[in-house]
Amino acid sequence: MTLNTEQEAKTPLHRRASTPLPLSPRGHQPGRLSTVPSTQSQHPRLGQSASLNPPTQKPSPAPDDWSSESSDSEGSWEALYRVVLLGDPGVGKTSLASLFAGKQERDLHEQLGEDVYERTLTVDGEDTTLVVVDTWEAEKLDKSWSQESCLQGGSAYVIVYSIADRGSFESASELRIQLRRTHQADHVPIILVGNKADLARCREVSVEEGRACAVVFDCKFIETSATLQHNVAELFEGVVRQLRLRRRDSAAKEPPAPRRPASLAQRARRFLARLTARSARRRALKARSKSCHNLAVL
Ligand SMILES: Nc1nc2c(ncn2[C@@H]2O[C@H](COP(=O)(O)OP(=O)(O)OP(=O)(O)O)[C@@H](O)[C@H]2O)c(=O)[nH]1
Repeated sequence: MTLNTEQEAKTPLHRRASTPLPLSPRGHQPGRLSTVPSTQSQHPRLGQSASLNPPTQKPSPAPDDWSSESSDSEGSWEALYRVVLLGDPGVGKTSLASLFAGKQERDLHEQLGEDVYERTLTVDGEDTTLVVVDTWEAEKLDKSWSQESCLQGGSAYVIVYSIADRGSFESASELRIQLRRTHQADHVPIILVGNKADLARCREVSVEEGRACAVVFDCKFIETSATLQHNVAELFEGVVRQLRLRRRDSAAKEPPAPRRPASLAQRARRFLARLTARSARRRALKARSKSCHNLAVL
């Protein structure tokens, strides 16, 4: 995957990938902010691309590309999505967002107090622009309505906890419940992230607990370490894949057919279908527990 910065045609100045954007959605479709043309990346590469295995204690050297596949995106058009970071203070949201934006600019972000980061990722040969919003703590200090709007305005949500802080894990569950209230019918990707996976000796939340929580709350799960740049690329690539999968899934769903009074045979068929669905749901739950850590499948 190639990380590309982007410019809007009418923007006179060069805009860096980390340039903050206005918080209000700009797009026309629900969950999508807008589409913009992309240009070739000038951005520093993002770090470590790692597996789900526990990290080693040394950061690995940055790979050539933070991508599953590189492509020249010049002239292409890509989707732009708003990804909201949620979680307790100090769990590593800003660190993850800074890595997303480009680690070489991290100090600059901190100086400027920026909390919205934009970057174009090329995942599986297709460009997608993510706008990562790290305003949760600021919203909390503000009014509850602005927190509410934060919970409503995302195309995807990343709920972060620290594996070394059980309290933050419990908060993550509460956040998931809050999100369920605001996004009951939506197919919005939610990814539970156990950050600080490098702090093995201080671990208070096991991988199994994180995974079980994700299964119960029907979301994806990944452990990361911002410090070691472990699984950070996988996280944001996963967000892109989840957005695409859901977009395709909802596009494939046909509008409901007009309802006519059901015949006895139809009712019997529905009854049998419900029975089958129940056992399918049980099977799906089992499958989810096996796949919740796979961010490339629904
Ligand atoms: N060991 C370790 N420390 C981390 C990791 N990620 C972040 N930290 C540290 O945790 C502290 C808090 O990180 P932030 O990124 O500011 O956390 P935050 O969630 O944005 O916190 P708020 O800004 O208060 O919301 C900093 O000292 C980071 O260096 C990690 O993966 N491992």
